[in-house]
Amino acid sequence: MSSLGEPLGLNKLPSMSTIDMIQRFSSGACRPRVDDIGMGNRWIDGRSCSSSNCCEEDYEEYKGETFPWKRHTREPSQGDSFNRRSTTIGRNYKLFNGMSKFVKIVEVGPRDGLQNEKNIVPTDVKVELIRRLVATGLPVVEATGFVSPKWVPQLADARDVMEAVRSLKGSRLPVLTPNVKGFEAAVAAGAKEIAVFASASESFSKSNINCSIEESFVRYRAVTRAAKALSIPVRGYVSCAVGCPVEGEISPSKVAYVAKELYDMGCFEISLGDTIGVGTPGTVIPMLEAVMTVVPAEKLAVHFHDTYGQSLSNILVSLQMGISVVDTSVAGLGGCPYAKGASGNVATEDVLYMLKGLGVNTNVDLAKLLSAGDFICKHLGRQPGSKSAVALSRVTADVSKI
Ligand SMILES: CC(C)(COP(=O)([O-])OP(=O)([O-])OC[C@H]1O[C@@H](n2cnc3c(N)ncnc32)[C@H](O)[C@@H]1OP(=O)([O-])[O-])[C@@H](O)C(=O)NCCC(=O)NCCSC(=O)C[C@@](C)(O)CC(=O)[O-]
Repeated sequence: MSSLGEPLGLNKLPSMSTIDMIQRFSSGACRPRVDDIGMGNRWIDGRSCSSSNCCEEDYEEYKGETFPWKRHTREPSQGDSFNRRSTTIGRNYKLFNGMSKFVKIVEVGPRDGLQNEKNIVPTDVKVELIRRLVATGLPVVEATGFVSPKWVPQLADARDVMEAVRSLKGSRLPVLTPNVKGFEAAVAAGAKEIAVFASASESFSKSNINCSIEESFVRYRAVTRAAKALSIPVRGYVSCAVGCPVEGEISPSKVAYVAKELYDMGCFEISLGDTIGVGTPGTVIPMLEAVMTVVPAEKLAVHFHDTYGQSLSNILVSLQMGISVVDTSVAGLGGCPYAKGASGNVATEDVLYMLKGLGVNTNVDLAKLLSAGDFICKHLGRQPGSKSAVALSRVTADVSKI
């Protein structure tokens, strides 16, 4: 029998005892229309990647990531016993040749995870969540959004949250800004990195930010200009990168067009969001192929919601295609207020568990992450939306009875 904490590799039989495992971890409904179901069905063309990087090289490169107008070097994150034990499972298989050995996790729980919560989460709970997430070694924790409180009441305390976390060390703490007004408020509150969010769907753009796609580019050019003047790095999101709750399937060329516009205006990284979680590898691969013709893979991130349980397989193919930045949300919190029914983002814990099984480093301490997830789930009064978190907590409970 396998240990619950040890993802099965391709060339390794599990051997950890339960005790060993515990020690190791202790250091409008979004259903698409019937004709949209086809969004998950697309024939996959073969693709092979040839690059193969070493973990240390990847992490060094990551630490020294260059933004268009600023060389921004990260501080080394805290130690992490979990990931130091990374293995090299499957490295001899062609399937994994294109995969980076270091993946940057962008934790979006405090913003994307909480923005859809009906009950207002107290500011001090949000701040404590961010503190705990930073303490896990996560390199990036998206803290909040300086959006209109009429549109997203849950984020009305953006200024207070930012002011409380601005001096935390160890993680970058970007915030969403939909316009120059939001950008100025974010900077005044101490934000040192921001994100703008466009959509590949005209309908979603209107419902999410009340303007057309082209109008959003005009707004975001103003934001990126202002950010450049202050040497503030800007990340760009493309929502509805696979499907839209109103328009159904979105063409890969449209996604590529929006991604390129954001890239050209100076976004240092473009995160491709499957906002309603309808993608499968069958639709994600052609989308990524189209985007990669205009934006280099190393400048792309993937952002999957788990509505149909497809996130991990979508992340895996994205990694195989050379992507090494993945957005996740602790305990699988999330959902977009303007994509009704869209479920949470893929859970950070589940992604870490998979990456560990693949021998991919993240520098994130899973035990601390589980504790952060437990903290916010207790506050929200629900079970974590992470299968790994649930399984690991069961094992911990069983062992505590011994
Ligand atoms: C873009 C707007 C502001 C346009 O909203 P609007 O109503 O068209 O804005 P406006 O310019 O006409 O102004 C109306 C009022 O809003 C105020 N206002 C204007 N801007 C701001 C601001 N920044 N902060 C605070 N207040 C603001 C402005 O001052 C004015 O106040 P009033 O004079 O009536 O008192 C609005 O639609 C908005 O805030 N939308 C954000 C919606 C949102 O946050 N959605 C969720 C995030 S996106 C997402 O989740 C997807 C993603 C990124 O995770 C990736 C994925 O999964 O795909």
